[in-house]
Amino acid sequence: MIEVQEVGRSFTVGRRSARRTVHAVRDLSFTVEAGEFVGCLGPNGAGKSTTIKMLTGILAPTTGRIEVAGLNPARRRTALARRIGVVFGQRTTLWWDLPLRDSFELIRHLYKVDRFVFRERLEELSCLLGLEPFMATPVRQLSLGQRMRGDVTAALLHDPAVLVLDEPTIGLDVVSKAAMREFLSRRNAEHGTTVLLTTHDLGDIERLCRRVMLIDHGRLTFDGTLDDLRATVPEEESIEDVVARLYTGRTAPAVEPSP
Ligand SMILES: Nc1ncnc2c1ncn2[C@@H]1O[C@H](COP(=O)(O)OP(=O)(O)OP(=O)(O)O)[C@@H](O)[C@H]1O
Repeated sequence: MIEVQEVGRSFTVGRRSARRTVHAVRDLSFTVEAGEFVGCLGPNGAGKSTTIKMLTGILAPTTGRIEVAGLNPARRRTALARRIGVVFGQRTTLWWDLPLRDSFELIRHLYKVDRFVFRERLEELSCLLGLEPFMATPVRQLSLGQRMRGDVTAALLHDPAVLVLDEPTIGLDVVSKAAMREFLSRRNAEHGTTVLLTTHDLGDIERLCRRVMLIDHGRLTFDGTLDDLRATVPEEESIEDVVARLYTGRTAPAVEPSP
């Protein structure tokens, strides 16, 4: 469902003599099969969001090849939008001044979802995510947790085969976090939706993902099951220690002067 082959993405930053190249993602390769639930963990600046942006066609890779749901994301972004749903936890895709219901109605038009099918889907999603009391509320008046549930609903209204989530539990309280995890887990199990998420929360990985990818300095440093990861840990250490080391043993991102 997702194929990433030797992908790199760099950015040129700074002016003139101070110009340099930031290698946000380097030589990244992985495959995600249909129906998998994969979590991607890594410290700030590791390259997770850049990867998500390439998977969704927002950014084109500098090197390598990406295919998502059979399409090259950067070249077929519009076609891909029909097959994937995307949530950026830190930024809403909803219309700030519109009531939730109107935002969803606009999405129905954008994706040309049949009116009857749309009504059924929205009813199911809003019930599962507890959105009914907020349907008439403008997005700007929603709490973070309510807004996040709205964003997840918006990403699923066209019933995509793949769901890509960049930090979907960021800032949520324990109850909202648990509800979001329960929802995503059921979505994956009952609809077979392929899910790839990024997170800083090991709890997301433990409760949701059969497979975890660790990213650091733009490279994949581990790809396997949580049990595989545990097996790499010395007995006296916990998996939290390993992740903490990944997060604390950081140096600056890979940077080199531009030619
Ligand atoms: N548009 C850009 N221009 C220049 N540098 C960028 C750009 N986008 C990302 N970077 C750099 O690429 C590196 C990876 O950033 P990215 O946002 O992918 O990390 P991340 O793992 O998502 O981090 P976080 O957990 O903080 O969201 C960082 O060093 C960042 O500064």
